[in-house]
Amino acid sequence: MIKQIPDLLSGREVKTLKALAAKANFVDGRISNPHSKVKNNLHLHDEKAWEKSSSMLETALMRHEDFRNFAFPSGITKPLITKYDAGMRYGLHPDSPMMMVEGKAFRSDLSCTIFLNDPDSYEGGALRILLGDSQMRFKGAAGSAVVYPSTTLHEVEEVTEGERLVGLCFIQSRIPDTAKRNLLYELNEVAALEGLGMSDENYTRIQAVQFNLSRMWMDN
Ligand SMILES: O=C(O)CCC(=O)C(=O)O
Ligand SMILES: [Fe+2]
Repeated sequence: MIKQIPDLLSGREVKTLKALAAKANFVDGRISNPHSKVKNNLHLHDEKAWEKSSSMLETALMRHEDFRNFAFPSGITKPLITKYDAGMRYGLHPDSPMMMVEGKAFRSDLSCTIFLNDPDSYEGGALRILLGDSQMRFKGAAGSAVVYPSTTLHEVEEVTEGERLVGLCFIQSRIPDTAKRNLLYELNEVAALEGLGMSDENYTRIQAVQFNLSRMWMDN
């Protein structure tokens, strides 16, 4: 399951993040993945701008109820502003399963792209996610995000004009298994939507199922 969050950032936050990026230094994105044959983008490389932008992006994700309900996050990598100029792309790849975050191993269960510039301001640059032999393509409005399983094969199509600016991060979920995570998300959503209309007895029984599946499936 893939989750789109249309209203992750306010217009003001988008403006601040774009202004930070406009003044900051960027380097070849292969810095974090030197052996990649398909990666061709630019990573923000500016300590101060990274501190400020990552904290804004992480705060925006963690305050958003849809994100928390969908991802069951136990941790997020420090979001990184990434830029694709004309001619750049990130060819088809799976995301690395393990990352080091502050000296600790971190498992990537979900990946997240936060769109920072207006989709009409650049040509190409859609995020394409393969689902078996079909696909989904995303080129979201500024301030929106898409969260998808890190297990998928995905790519960023070539930007042919303009600049694609995004925030990227990976999420470790308390429910590593995608199928279980999606089932509990669905159950919790339906219980939240329909619970008020249920008899007290049935609501209590549904709650027991929600809580006990959480106990069974969640890591700390
Ligand atoms: O730029 C994006 O939307 C996705 C980048 C990506 O797939 C990655 O950093 O692993
Ligand atoms: Fe990726």
